[in-house]
Amino acid sequence: MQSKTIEDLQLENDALRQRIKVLESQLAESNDTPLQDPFETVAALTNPDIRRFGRQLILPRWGKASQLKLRNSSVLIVGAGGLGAPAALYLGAGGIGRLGIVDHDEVDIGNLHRQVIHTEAKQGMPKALSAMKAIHAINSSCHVVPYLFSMDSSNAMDVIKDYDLVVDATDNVATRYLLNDACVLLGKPLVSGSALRYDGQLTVYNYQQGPCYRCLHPVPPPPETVGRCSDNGVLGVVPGVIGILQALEAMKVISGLHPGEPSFLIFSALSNPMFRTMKLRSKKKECAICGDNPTITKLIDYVEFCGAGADDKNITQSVLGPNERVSATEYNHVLETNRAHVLLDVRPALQLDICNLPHSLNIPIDELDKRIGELQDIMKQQSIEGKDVYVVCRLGNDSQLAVRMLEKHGIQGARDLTGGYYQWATDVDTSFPIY
Ligand SMILES: Nc1ncnc2c1ncn2[C@@H]1O[C@H](COP(=O)(O)OP(=O)(O)OP(=O)(O)O)[C@@H](O)[C@H]1O
Ligand SMILES: [Zn+2]
Repeated sequence: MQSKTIEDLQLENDALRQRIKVLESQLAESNDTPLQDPFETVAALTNPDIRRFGRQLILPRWGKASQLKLRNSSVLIVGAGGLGAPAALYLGAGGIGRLGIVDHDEVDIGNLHRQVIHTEAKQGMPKALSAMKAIHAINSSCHVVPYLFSMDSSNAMDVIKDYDLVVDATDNVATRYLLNDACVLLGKPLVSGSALRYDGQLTVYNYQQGPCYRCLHPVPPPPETVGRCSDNGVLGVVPGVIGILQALEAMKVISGLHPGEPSFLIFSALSNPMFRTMKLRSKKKECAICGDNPTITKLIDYVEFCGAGADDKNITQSVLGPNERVSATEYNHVLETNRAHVLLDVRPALQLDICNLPHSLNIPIDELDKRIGELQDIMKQQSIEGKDVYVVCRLGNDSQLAVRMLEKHGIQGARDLTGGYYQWATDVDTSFPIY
């Protein structure tokens, strides 16, 4: 990793100060400030508590004792997105005394189909603050602590040490290992969830003699094999289901109702049955962090370990050099001058329904090797050379890989549209949909 210069740090520092000012004014405007620490535990429920949680109090095996345990406990939710939104709502509504919410991101319209804790009016607001306001609207006595930064090796131990349990509601492998290791080192149970497309998973790690995440996954998967919601899509209800189950598992662990047997739950919305559970073995003796002779005794650099960072947005690959790429405006000039060319759209066919340029040829990148003949035929029929082939996708990542694939098939000189249709919609045709 390249180290930062003093000037870089100064600039970062100025930007952070600026940002803090904006956030402080948002908070002041919102008239809804976090309750100040320290968070006080209580010896008994109040009458308003008894009124509010009456339906839980009369539950066999729950009663006043479990509710009081919730009231005196603290849970840290990392990520206020698709999983964290429902988890935070139910944990806040259900009576957890102190709820920490960590998220560096801000609310975007594309979050709202699944991140139900946020609203249209909260666009642009830090998610942790928006979540705090939503929880306070349901339960004003919940002690919410928003953390408006990304959790990493420099801050994880310090934040997590003050909580009884951690809910991993993030979307990336680096944070998964980070939270796992911090929870093992601090002896905290970790309720971990994930959701992608129509499927989700749920496990409680590091609880009683159960395994940790590293016991099951000693090495991270290659970054290019990790699916992201922003690339693969996710049906909004799916993280909703898993996030609510994360809240449930957290409440069971805190109240002492969790059976403790380690298990792995798989949810597949399109299968029958939709839920399957597999038993897990106890922790592994040879695990690098929770085993008998741990080799990891403090947090490491998880971005380096996983080959990818916590921010899964705007991942822009630089596979091609500047001469192998054209801007959206340059491509528009090709259209305006009527130059004979092929525009190869390498997105999955389904996405053509959302938007497309009608003159484009669609061959999804996964099929490009076996369908290359279709492109070659058109080039031959219309006497088009490699340098007049332009490749486009949604954001300009796959299109670069596709240019390299074309070279392997002897089509030299093709170029991709930098920033894909996103840039096209921003720079050339603002009526073109962005998704
Ligand atoms: N290390 C981290 N620290 C704090 N928050 C994190 C960290 N890693 C991920 N998150 C947050 O976890 C949330 C995960 O939410 P979700 O999976 O629904 O995706 P998203 O990032 O909001 O949206 P999209 O994937 O569509 O861009 C995000 O709000 C993200 O900012
Ligand atoms: Zn382990």
